[in-house]
Amino acid sequence: MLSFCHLTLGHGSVTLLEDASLTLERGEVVGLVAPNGFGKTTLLTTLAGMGGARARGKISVQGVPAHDGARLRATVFYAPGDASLLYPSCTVLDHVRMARSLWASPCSVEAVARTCGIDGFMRKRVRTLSQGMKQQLTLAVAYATNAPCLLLDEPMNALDPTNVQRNTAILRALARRGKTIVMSSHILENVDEVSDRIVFISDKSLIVADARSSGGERARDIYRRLYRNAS
Ligand SMILES: Nc1ncnc2c1ncn2[C@@H]1O[C@H](COP(=O)(O)OP(=O)(O)OP(=O)(O)O)[C@@H](O)[C@H]1O
Repeated sequence: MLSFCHLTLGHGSVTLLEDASLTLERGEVVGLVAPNGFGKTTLLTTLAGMGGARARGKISVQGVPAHDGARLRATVFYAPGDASLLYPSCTVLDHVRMARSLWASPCSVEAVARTCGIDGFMRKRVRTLSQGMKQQLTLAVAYATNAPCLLLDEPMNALDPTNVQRNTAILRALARRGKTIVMSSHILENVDEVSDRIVFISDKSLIVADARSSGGERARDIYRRLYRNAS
């Protein structure tokens, strides 16, 4: 479980989120949606205890408070959407092995590789991969950690439709196994498909929608309503 209470967040004099509270349950996938620059990455990195932003409020992941850096880092894994996690001169195999060993994870390298569809290029170095292949590898690293809570920043970016479907199925399967997952995205149809709830950042507040209620509003409709006047 991940929760934050009375969280105010920003950079310098710019406030992105004001007095926001939310609890995410085990086994839940939450989509995080907002226009560019509204603070999705800032929120995810703050929840991962990575610092860099001005933050006030109480955050805890699986009962571990955010100020307990070492224990928090053993609980939550943040995967950026820009391949910045990866080492250009290391191979795909190196990365999956490293994730397993640093996190003392029981996941097998072969199973992660097969499930993520990266088994065909395990010996390639990151600098020789396409953008989509790097994104697949970033997600494979996240899954290989077996962290209870995954914070995924635009995970479906650069993936082809087959890999979007593959990772949609993986995220749902991980949720069934009790993981808590937050995924920011601009691909609203996929957000509807993956998420149990969708959290929108609007006017420095969080608006929460139930993505599973039949007849409920779709992400695209809510997006149009909330951000009609956003520049
Ligand atoms: N290190 C930083 N120092 C100062 N301002 C920052 C820093 N990082 C981000 N910002 C600013 O904070 C705001 C929110 O940025 P953030 O990356 O969290 O948005 P986002 O919703 O993830 O955007 P996108 O959809 O484009 O990825 C932006 O105005 C950005 O310029």
